[in-house]
Amino acid sequence: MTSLIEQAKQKAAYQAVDEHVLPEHRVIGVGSGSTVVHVVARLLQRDPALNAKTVFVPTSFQSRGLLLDGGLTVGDVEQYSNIDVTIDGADEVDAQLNAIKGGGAAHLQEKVVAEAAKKFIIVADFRKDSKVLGEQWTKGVPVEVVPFAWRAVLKKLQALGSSEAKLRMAVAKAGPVVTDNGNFIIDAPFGLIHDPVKVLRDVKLITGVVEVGLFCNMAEVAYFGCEDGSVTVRTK
Ligand SMILES: O=C[C@H](O)[C@H](O)[C@H](O)COP(=O)(O)O
Repeated sequence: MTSLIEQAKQKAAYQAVDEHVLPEHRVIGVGSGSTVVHVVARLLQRDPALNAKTVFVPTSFQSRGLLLDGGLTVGDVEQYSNIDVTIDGADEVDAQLNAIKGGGAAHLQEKVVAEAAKKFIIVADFRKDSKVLGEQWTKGVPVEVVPFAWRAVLKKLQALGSSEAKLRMAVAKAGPVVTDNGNFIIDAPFGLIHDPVKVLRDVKLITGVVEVGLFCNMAEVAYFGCEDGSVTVRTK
């Protein structure tokens, strides 16, 4: 099963890179997570002379490491605010290409790098493909919060209807997950999210919230690797 999923991730990632990273592109945004590992692998298969002329903008400690390990040149959005294309994974994608992101707590930097790009492309395996957000990804919408405000934000999220919202705890560390930006994450389930823009607005208006893992009306295309080895391409 694992290899089927890895194969699906790889197929989606390779096709997205092949179709959207063009020789004339000079600045490429690179998302985070396990599917993006395959994006970087494909980038490294390009002509080294092309990669040498290109700057790659990572979205986390993890993706920065992937790029540096591959010998690629990294930059940040402060230096490169016009990105040709950003390719990233997702935790779930709906029929309109709205996405839940932040399963790896990287959604703040991911959203900034996605918004700085002319094109934002999602790569995922078949498990992420939904009609409505909340169908497959039931852990909740990741919400990055400033640490001192977490209890206050949690109460507000509960008042908004996310009664199961909870602070994300670390696995190999006592206490909460601390993001690359020094913040905490609250995972806030909202059931089936038929109106993700409303949830995004409502949650983002809570003081203490830094960013919400709902990416609405951002992606141009999503590539889903399927169980049968094919790739489904969904455009807006
Ligand atoms: O914070 C993490 C990111 O939003 C990832 O892109 C997302 O969690 C998908 O990761 P994966 O490709 O490992 O499923």
